[in-house]
Amino acid sequence: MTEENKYKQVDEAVEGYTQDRQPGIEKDMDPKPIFEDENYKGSEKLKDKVAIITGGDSGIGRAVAIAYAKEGADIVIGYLDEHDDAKKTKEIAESYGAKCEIYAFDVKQKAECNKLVDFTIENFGKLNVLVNHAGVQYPTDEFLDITEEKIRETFETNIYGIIFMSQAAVPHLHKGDAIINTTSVTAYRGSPELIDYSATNGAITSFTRSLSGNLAEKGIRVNGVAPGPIYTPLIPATFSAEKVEKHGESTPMGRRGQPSELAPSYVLLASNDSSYMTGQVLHVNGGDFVTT
Ligand SMILES: NC(=O)C1=CN([C@@H]2O[C@H](COP(=O)(O)OP(=O)(O)OC[C@H]3O[C@@H](n4cnc5c(N)ncnc54)[C@H](O)[C@@H]3O)[C@@H](O)[C@H]2O)C=CC1
Ligand SMILES: CC(=O)C(C)=O
Repeated sequence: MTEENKYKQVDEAVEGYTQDRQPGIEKDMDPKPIFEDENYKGSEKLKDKVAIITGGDSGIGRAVAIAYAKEGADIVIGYLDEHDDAKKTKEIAESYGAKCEIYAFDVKQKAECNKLVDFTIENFGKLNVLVNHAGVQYPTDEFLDITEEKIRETFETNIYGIIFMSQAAVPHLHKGDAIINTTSVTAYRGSPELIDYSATNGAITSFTRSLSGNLAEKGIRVNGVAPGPIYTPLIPATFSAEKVEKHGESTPMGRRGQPSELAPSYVLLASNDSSYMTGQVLHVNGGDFVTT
């Protein structure tokens, strides 16, 4: 079966369902997301590199961890509390010869971000790539119903966390190393029911551009990826059953994306293949044109 047919088949098999906690659990999703393209062969693009991937236990982060393992990187996966998902990702990454450690932490807490980086240095002796991918969203139909608690939680997780992780990582990064931030198509086209969330993604894009300028002289590149609607635990954990079923339908390609379709962009931005790119965002969104 071609990759495109495989993606369509999973897309069509998704019926409306929800999960009752955030972060969602990949193990409980049915059908399962496609987190690996079996035809993707690594070519040592990340050989001898050590990467931290926050939110790397599941969804897009899991697909990135597996692609990095195939490319020769060793990996530390930071995640909140989805231990079974994290163990499974570690197992798959190790099957490709990577060393992989998993680390439960709260990205909202600066001290815990520092400890994750310390843990990485203690176990691997260095850090070359930071993928800031952990995030939450709380869809709310009415603007006035967005609670102060959820606004704080969304900003603290999605943007404070990226700043804390980057501050912890930068002292260990050198010429040729990279930071990659996950933002969202919602940063560019807005989202009426994800107002606070899309604002955090706007902040992530601006942070990416600003930090890239700050670190350019040191040869550390900072780029982003802006996914469109992707089938991950975040979706059934936060959207209604009807939205889960229809997710991605309105994109020009007419379907949701799969995590495996995102991973090559994160490989590109981590590797020397993007040596002349910094401050940029790659748009992997099923064909929506956005103003970059
Ligand atoms: N799935 C989608 O359609 C899209 C997702 N994104 C972005 O992707 C990221 C979410 O990843 P997905 O792969 O979709 O879903 P996911 O549910 O697999 O990942 C969410 C991750 O965030 C981590 N996380 C949440 N709160 C945390 C905390 N306080 N401390 C540490 N880790 C925490 C979870 O452990 C989990 O690994 C977010 O940054 C989101 O903005 C962006 C655009 C579209
Ligand atoms: C969650 C999110 O950012 C989309 C585009 O669905």
